[in-house]
Amino acid sequence: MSKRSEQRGRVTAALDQLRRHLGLALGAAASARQEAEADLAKLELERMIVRAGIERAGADEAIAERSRQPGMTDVVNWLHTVRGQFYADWAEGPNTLRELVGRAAPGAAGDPPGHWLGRVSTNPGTSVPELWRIGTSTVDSKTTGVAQTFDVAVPLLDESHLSITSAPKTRPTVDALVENLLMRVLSTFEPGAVRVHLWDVGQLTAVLPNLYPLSRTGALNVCDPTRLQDLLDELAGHIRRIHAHTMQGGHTSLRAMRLATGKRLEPWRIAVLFGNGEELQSERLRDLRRVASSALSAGISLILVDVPTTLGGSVENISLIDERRAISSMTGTDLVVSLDPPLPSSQVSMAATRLAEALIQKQGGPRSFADLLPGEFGQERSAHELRAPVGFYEGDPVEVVIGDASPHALIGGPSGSGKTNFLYALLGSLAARYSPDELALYLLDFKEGVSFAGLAPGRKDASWLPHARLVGVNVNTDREFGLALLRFLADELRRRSAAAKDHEVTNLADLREQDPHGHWPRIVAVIDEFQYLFAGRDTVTAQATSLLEDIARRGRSQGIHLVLASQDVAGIEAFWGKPAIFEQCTLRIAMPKARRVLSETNEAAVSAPRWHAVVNHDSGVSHGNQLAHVPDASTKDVFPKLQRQLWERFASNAEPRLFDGAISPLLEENDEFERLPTYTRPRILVGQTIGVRNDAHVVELSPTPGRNFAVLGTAIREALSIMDSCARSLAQQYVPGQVEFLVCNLVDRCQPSVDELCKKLAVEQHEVTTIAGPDLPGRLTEYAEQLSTVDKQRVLLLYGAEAALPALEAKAPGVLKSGLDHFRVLLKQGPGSGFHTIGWWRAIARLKDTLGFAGTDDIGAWAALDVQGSELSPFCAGQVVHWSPRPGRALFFDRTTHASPEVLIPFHHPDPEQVRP
Ligand SMILES: Nc1ncnc2c1ncn2[C@@H]1O[C@H](COP(=O)(O)OP(=O)(O)OP(=O)(O)O)[C@@H](O)[C@H]1O
Repeated sequence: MSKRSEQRGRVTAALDQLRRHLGLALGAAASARQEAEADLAKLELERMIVRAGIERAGADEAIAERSRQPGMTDVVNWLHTVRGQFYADWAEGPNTLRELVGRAAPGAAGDPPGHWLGRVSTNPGTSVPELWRIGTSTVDSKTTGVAQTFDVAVPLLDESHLSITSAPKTRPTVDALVENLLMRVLSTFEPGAVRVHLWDVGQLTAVLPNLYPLSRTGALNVCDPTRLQDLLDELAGHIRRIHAHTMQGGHTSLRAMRLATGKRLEPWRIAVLFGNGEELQSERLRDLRRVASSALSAGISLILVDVPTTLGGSVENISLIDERRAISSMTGTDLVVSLDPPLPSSQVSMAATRLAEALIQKQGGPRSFADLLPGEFGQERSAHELRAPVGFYEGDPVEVVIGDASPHALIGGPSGSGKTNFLYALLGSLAARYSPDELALYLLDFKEGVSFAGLAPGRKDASWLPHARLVGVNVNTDREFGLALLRFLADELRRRSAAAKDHEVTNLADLREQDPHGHWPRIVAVIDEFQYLFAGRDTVTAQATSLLEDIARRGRSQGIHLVLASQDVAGIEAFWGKPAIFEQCTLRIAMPKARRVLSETNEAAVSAPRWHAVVNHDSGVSHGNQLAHVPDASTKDVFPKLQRQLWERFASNAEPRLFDGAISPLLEENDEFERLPTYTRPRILVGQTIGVRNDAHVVELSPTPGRNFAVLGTAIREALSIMDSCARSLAQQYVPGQVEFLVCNLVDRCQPSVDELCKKLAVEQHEVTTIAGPDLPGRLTEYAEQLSTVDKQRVLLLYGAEAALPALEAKAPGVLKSGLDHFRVLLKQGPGSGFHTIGWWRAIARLKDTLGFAGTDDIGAWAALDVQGSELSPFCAGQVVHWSPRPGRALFFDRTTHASPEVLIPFHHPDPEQVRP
């Protein structure tokens, strides 16, 4: 029992102890809680007082009630102490702010309007205020006893967007605020340095009317209320272009570029959007946000009025309280900003007029071709790109950039819209900036006419454009010449790729860096009316397409650029089925009324005024549009003057090759003709190649069976020309006595020409034996029989061979072989023994008769004139021959060197009727 009671006593004591402890703990918790509640009450009171403002707190019943509770006087006292301390420090605050705004908003950015309104600044934009004044703010004066007013200013250009929210009936105040800001900005810089775009969802005509005098110039653009998208597209276009430019220069923003170069390259742009408090359409909103997020680094700021949205990039806010007051994110919600009073409207409008006049005067009206040219020629480097102004918009140059992002150009416009003029403006502007070591031009015009001819030396003007390596004119029927140019470019592409590979680089800029002594200019190939290349379902079209695709795709990295010009629709239709080329032409230039050059929905060319062009580096999408007035580059002596200056400056550059499809070339001027004496094996020149070089088509008269040459067709002049150049080129390679020319002419009309040739050969002291028609069978028999004992080269020049056929076929009684049989022997075996025939057959059937069954191999090479392609296939290893005869051209085929025939141009030959013995 006692044990039990002892146990109970111990338990009770323990429980008492526990209770005591618990009691203590609970007591402590209660007092802690009381303390916490008191603190909370103090903090709540503090918050109420702060919210209401310390002065106004006394008047607030709820605050007064709380303040009277025990311990709460501390709060009020403490707040008064803090405030006192703050104001002791802050006493200097307004002064500091005033100084700061004074420094950050100098001149028109912060001074009273009387100091600047109506004056035209000369600041080119190299020093830029950071802040722009909008009003003042006043700190309560009760505490300090002094009126504590300071200036309030907001950041804008390069720094921040601005979002303004109106209150009921404050639209005039908002207008005044915006007008004030814009006038400060416009008056800070030289005219033209700032462009303002105004858009108001509700109205077209009455947006900031005082600024309207500026709308005569590019400084102010008022946008149609329904066309916000156009404005956003335009801004997006500027942003892309400016970013591309600044990044290329290694700068992160236009501002950074300006600081680095000390030059302002672009105007600032401010777009003011007046909304109505309602959300924009989601698409617009998305575009607006996109623009806002990258605009500042392109020098573009937005001022949004009642456009509810959150913008990317830095944004300051101003919210109006009433007609004079606002709060702003610059000053915080506690300080009220007294907005500056509106500028007197008559003074604003006068100032705007003055700025507009100064701008117009500065722009000097329409610019001329000379304004496209730099002060000093040839100073730019083309390692990364080619960049040159081609025109002006509102006095500012509009540039064309040919480089990585826009490697090839497509130019379109109806006839007479100024395409050719544009090309001249472009060529002049480029040639004046880049030396011939930096830029090489290949110019081809398929139009009839001579539009590029002046760039090569001519009769009237001996100068040439030193950058031009090739000028092709009147090539409308010689599509093969276009093909030759493309082949040349493709070869050059391969050469450059190989060099790049050797130097382990992938583009021109790096190649030039690795190979500083190499000659790697950027190549620009201009093809006017390029659609001719694709005219016809033939091999020329097929080859041109695949070559163009290759050049268009790979030319970008190797510095080979195409500029394709055409009348719009024809040119674009030429691209049907060839999207690869079209898509690579990211630079589009649309002359007024051009169709389909820009993207489907882009109407800019429709409304472009005369002598303007829409320059678009974004494949024709609207946001890439840049309208430019193109100066007159076609008036007499405008371009030639520049050409002469450049020619004098870079005179050492070789003259370009001129290919003029309307002129017959001269044998004596052919480069191959000059090289002839250096060859050991005899070769005949049959005509000029349609190629990039001034070369000739050549047939080597090797000592193998069948190495003879036939001219086919009835075109006398061309036939005589080919016979002539064959004979004269051979004569050039032999010393007198080495060769005997056997001349037999069976065409009466040709006699004077043949005599003339014989005279020329004789003058060169070559042995010339003329054979009269009736003697031919006999003489051929003699030569055939003497073949094994031949002591010198013999060349038979046979004119009108078909006429000899009856006589050759005739057999003398008792004789086994006819003259024809001997002739066939000569054709087959003669070449092996130094006897070659160069014959002209006017009828192809007669040639077949001459050769007999299976004898076509004995004509090793031929040139066909007015003969249809279908007749030629037996002489062309049976392949289908496409040839529509055309004057002044022949189709040429050499079995030993050709896979398929090629077109040749017979050298100049006088009209046989004009040749007098
Ligand atoms: N910017 C310009 N300023 C003044 N005159 C111009 C301008 N552009 C072109 N011209 C004139 O307009 C005429 C036609 O221009 P151009 O030859 O360049 O047009 P085009 O589009 O090439 O026409 P086409 O395809 O028929 O040759 C020329 O006489 C030229 O002098």
